[in-house]
Amino acid sequence: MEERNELYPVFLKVHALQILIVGGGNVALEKLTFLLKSSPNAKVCLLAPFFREETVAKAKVFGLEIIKDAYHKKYLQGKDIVIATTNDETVNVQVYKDCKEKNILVNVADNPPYCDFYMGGIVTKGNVKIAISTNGKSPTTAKRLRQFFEEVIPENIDDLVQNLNAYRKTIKGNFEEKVEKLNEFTKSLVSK
Ligand SMILES: C[C@@]1(CC(=O)O)C2=NC(=C\c3[nH]c(c(CCC(=O)O)c3CC(=O)O)Cc3[nH]c(c(CC(=O)O)c3CCC(=O)O)/C=C3\N/C(=C\2)[C@@H](CCC(=O)O)[C@]3(C)CC(=O)O)/[C@H]1CCC(=O)O
Ligand SMILES: NC(=O)c1ccc[n+]([C@@H]2O[C@H](COP(=O)([O-])OP(=O)(O)OC[C@H]3O[C@@H](n4cnc5c(N)ncnc54)[C@H](O)[C@@H]3O)[C@@H](O)[C@H]2O)c1
Repeated sequence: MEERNELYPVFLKVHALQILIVGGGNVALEKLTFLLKSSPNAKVCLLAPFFREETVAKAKVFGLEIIKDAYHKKYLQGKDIVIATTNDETVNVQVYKDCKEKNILVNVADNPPYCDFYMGGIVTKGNVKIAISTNGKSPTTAKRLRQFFEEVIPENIDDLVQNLNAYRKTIKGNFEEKVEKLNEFTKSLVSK
């Protein structure tokens, strides 16, 4: 049978969730950079004995908490989501196990068997957001698709959203009538 992506995408309100990134090297910076690009108000805490200067600078700009210490499970207290990126495999696996015990969603970066969820390629245009997953099979494809959609989706796609949002408020009638009008109004967007 042909393989099929069975992951379920959700759009998290990360400004209202507590995220912990364990590790402060290249991988931590990459994950943090894409997280903040999509969600500049994400609440992120960074934990590692050593950080790259670039990471510390970014944390300052975004007002993030930095803890200079080795991982200990006490740091999971109050966290909703954890991303482990250290260069010590046993530490990453320990983070994974501790999170599972506490029902915290965990991602060991670049290590699919130790991920409850994958980070995706993300395109944001105003209120519109597209998240891309290759089922963990090819991050490079996710990146190229992200670049492709960033290019081809017009910046003013948000006008459509805004206009329809305004139109929606002017439509009288019950739910079914509203849905029908909105569908009628936008039909030409998908008809060939
Ligand atoms: C999308 C993106 C989001 C982000 O990072 O936020 C992301 N990886 C990105 C880039 C990227 N990462 C790597 C390369 C080098 C090429 C390569 O090695 O393949 C490139 C490309 C590049 O840098 O050009 C290395 C790598 N990554 C993973 C493995 C392990 C493996 O595949 O088994 C290895 C090998 C490590 C090793 O060699 O040991 C695994 C994962 N990376 C994922 C996400 C998840 C699956 C997403 C999906 O379903 O497609 C998953 C499963 C878990 C996770 O980390 O969440 C971001 C692009 C952002 C953008 O540009 O928009
Ligand atoms: N750099 C890449 O693009 C890349 C690609 C594929 C795989 N990897 C692998 O991913 C891992 C991380 O790579 P990197 O380039 O970010 O490494 P790095 O050396 O730049 O950073 C490692 C970070 O982990 C921290 N750390 C170590 N022990 C810790 C502990 N006990 N608690 C908390 N933090 C701890 C260090 O302080 C440092 O901040 C490595 O195993 C590497 O082989 C890296």
